Amino acid sequence: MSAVKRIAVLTSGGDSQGMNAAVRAVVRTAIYHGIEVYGIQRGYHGLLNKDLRKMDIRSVGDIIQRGGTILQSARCQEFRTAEGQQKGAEILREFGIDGLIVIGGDGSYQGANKLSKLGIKTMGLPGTIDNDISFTDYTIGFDTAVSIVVDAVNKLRDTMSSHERSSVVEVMGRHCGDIALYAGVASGAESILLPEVPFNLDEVADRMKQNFENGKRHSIILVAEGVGKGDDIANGIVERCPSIEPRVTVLGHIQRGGTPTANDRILASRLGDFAVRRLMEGDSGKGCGVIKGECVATDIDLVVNTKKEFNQELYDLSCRLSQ
Ligand SMILES: Nc1ncnc2c1ncn2[C@@H]1O[C@H](COP(=O)(O)OP(=O)(O)OP(=O)(O)O)[C@@H](O)[C@H]1O
Ligand SMILES: O=P(O)(O)OC[C@H]1O[C@](O)(CO)[C@@H](O)[C@@H]1O
Ligand SMILES: [Mg+2]
Repeated sequence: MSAVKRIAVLTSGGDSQGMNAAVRAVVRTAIYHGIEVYGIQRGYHGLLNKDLRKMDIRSVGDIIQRGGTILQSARCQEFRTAEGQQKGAEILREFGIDGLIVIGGDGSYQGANKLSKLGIKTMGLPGTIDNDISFTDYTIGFDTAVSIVVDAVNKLRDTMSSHERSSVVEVMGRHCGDIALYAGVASGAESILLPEVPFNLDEVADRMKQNFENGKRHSIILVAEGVGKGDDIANGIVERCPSIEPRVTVLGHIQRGGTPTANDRILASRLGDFAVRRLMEGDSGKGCGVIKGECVATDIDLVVNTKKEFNQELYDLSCRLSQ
């Protein structure tokens, strides 16, 4: 006997590759167990505008391989207010929805936590390229975003080597440098600049100069947007070492598009299914994640109030290998 009979799912905040696979898993697991499921368009904005529709097995066909989100996404100011959250909870009750699954980043989790405190049975799924949610090893979309950056750096390396140039690559991540860190290790970047680690531009410029003197034919600096603009970093390097002429590439929203990797699809499928089964068992107010291969559900209040642990081991490794 399921604790929920009619649930809803929404995607919120910046979209991420694999959100569709998560929506598919939620819808299909719910229907498999005889639970009605509604899709809410445009995140909390759609909720406040009662923009929801019943989903069926076919409405999530042919989407597992697609980037973006068929439910669309939004950033919604009104939902940040207590009145907006109250209205959202009332609308869910009006439609007889007894469980909500929110797929989004840290901000979306804050919203889910508020709804949970208003008595709505809510589960969060970590859908963001930023990998900035705690109590999960990875977020849905992160693996794809990192692969996109690595692919771009591979291409930049070719042309930088031909011309013996250096490249400054700005990647996403306002408060979390994981995209830069993981892509930096995977692409063999010479320097990785992150919001979590203070850096000294004199040392960065010196290292680049030294690298060229030691016979390197290129140099890659990955900059997380949270530490500043790629252009400013490049200008700072030229001021310190005019012989270096870095070229700047801002990858921007390219990082949020395209087909999700197999890892992201599997993560999304496992977590979508897990969240529905937890709701059925009577659980709620949780953020779902995968830790060391296992699906886990953690009190969402704890999730939103715990900063994601920085991977110091990976950062130290990048310093040892980037000589
Ligand atoms: N403190 C909060 N209380 C209630 N709702 C919130 C809060 N913070 C964010 N939200 C809601 O969640 C939406 C998405 O949040 P945000 O813009 O931070 O993106 P996100 O979910 O962190 O995704 P990403 O960082 O990957 O783009 C906001 O537009 C807002 O509607
Ligand atoms: O252009 P938007 O949608 O405001 O989003 C940009 C931000 O969203 C994120 O991509 C996460 O989705 C951040 O890394 C980035 O700073
Ligand atoms: Mg966020």
